[in-house]
Amino acid sequence: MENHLMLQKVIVVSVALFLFWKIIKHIASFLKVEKEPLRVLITGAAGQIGYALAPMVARGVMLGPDQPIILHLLDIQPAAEVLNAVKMELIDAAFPLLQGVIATTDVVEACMGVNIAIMVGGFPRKEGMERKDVMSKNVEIYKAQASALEKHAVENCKVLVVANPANTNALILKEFAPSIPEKNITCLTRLDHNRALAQISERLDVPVGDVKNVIIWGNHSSTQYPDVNHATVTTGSGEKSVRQLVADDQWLNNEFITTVQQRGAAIIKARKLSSALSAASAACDHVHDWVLGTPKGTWVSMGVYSDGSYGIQPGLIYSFPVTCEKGEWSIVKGLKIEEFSRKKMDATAKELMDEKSFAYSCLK
Ligand SMILES: NC(=O)C1=CN([C@@H]2O[C@H](COP(=O)(O)OP(=O)(O)OC[C@H]3O[C@@H](n4cnc5c(N)ncnc54)[C@H](O)[C@@H]3O)[C@@H](O)[C@H]2O)C=CC1
Ligand SMILES: O=C([O-])CC(=O)C(=O)O
Repeated sequence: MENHLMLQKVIVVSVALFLFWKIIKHIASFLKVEKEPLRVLITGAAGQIGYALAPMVARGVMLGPDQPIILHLLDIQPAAEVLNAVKMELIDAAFPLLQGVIATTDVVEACMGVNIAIMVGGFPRKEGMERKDVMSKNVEIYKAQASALEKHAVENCKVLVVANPANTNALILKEFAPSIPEKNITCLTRLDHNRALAQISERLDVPVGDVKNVIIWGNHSSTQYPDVNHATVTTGSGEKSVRQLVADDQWLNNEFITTVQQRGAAIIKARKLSSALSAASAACDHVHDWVLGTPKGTWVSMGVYSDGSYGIQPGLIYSFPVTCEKGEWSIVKGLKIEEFSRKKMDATAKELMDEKSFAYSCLK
C-alpha cells in the first residue's frame, strides 16, 4: 500500500515538473520573439550597386528572413541628396525586417557599431579603363575608411570589399586596420564564381543550381583563373564532372575562361555602366554563406588573406575555394593542381603582387 502511494506521488511530481518546464519554455520563446538587429554598413550607397544592394539586405536576402537589420548608408557630400532619397525609398518600401536607416556622409557615424561592412564606395571603372587606372583614387579612400572601421565598428565586424581593385583595396584596408582580425577582411569574387556557374549551366542546358564547385583563383580582374577541374553537376544518376559532361577541353580551356574573365568589361560595353544587380546579388551570396554556412559538399570562391595554401604567398588577398561554418571560412585544401592551372594561378598572383607595390607607391 505504502509503495503504491509512493509511486503515485512520484508520478504526480514528475507530471507537475514536466508541465512547469513546458510553461517556462513557452514563456521564454514568447519573450524571445526577435533576434537582435544587426547593423550593416553599405559605403557608396548612393551609387548603382548600393541602390540594388540596400533593398536586398533589408528584405533578408543577405542575413536570412528572421534577421532584423539596421542599415548604415555612407556616401560623400556631393551625393548627399541622392543618399537621402535612397533612405526615403527604403522607408517607403516598409520592409518588415528594417528597424532603422542611418544615411550619412560622416564616416565615423557610418561605422559606429556596425557588425557587417560592405565597402562599395569608390571610383568605378569606365569603358576602356583597366582596374589599375582607378587604383590610385581608391587606395587613399580605403586607407581612411580602415581606421574609421577599426575604431568604431564592433570588434568582430566582418568586412566585404566590393569596390575595385577589390583584392588590393581589401589588402590596404587590412594593413591600415591592424586590430581587425585578418580573417574578417575579404573581397568579392563571388560574382565571377556565379558567372562561371552560369556559363556552364548555359552550355549544358542544366539548372544553374545543379552546378557547383567551380573555383575563381586570384585577382578580381582579367587575370583571374576560373577553374572547372573539380566542378560537378548534380544529375538524376548522381554527381558528374563538368569536364566529362562538357566534353570539349578546347572550349573549357579557352573561350569559357576568357568569357568569365571579360564578363565585367562586356557588361560595361553594353550598358555603359558596370554590373550592378549581379554584383549586389553576389555580395549577398558572399555574406550569406560566410555568416550562415555553405551547404555540405559545396564550396564557394572568396578573396581572403593567403595563408600560403597552394603556394600562394602570404601577404596577398587572393581568391580561393572556401567552405564556411559558424561564421568562419576555411580554404579547401588538397585539391590536385595540374600544370595548366598552376601557370594561371601564378600569373594572377604575380599581378596581385604588382598591384600591391603600385598601391603602396600611390599612398601619400
Ligand atoms: N568586385 C566586384 O565583383 C565588382 C566591383 N565593382 C566595383 O564596385 C564599385 C562601385 O560600383 P558602382 O556602384 O557601380 O559605382 P557608382 O559610381 O555608381 O557608386 C559609387 C559610389 O561611391 C561613392 N563614393 C565615392 N567615394 C566615396 C567615399 N570616399 N566614401 C563613400 N562613398 C564614396 C560615390 O559617390 C558613388 O555614389 C566600383 O569600384 C566598381 O568598379 C563593380 C562590380 C563588380
Ligand atoms: O569590371 C568592372 O569594373 C566591374 C566589375 O568589377 C565586374 O563587373 O566584374
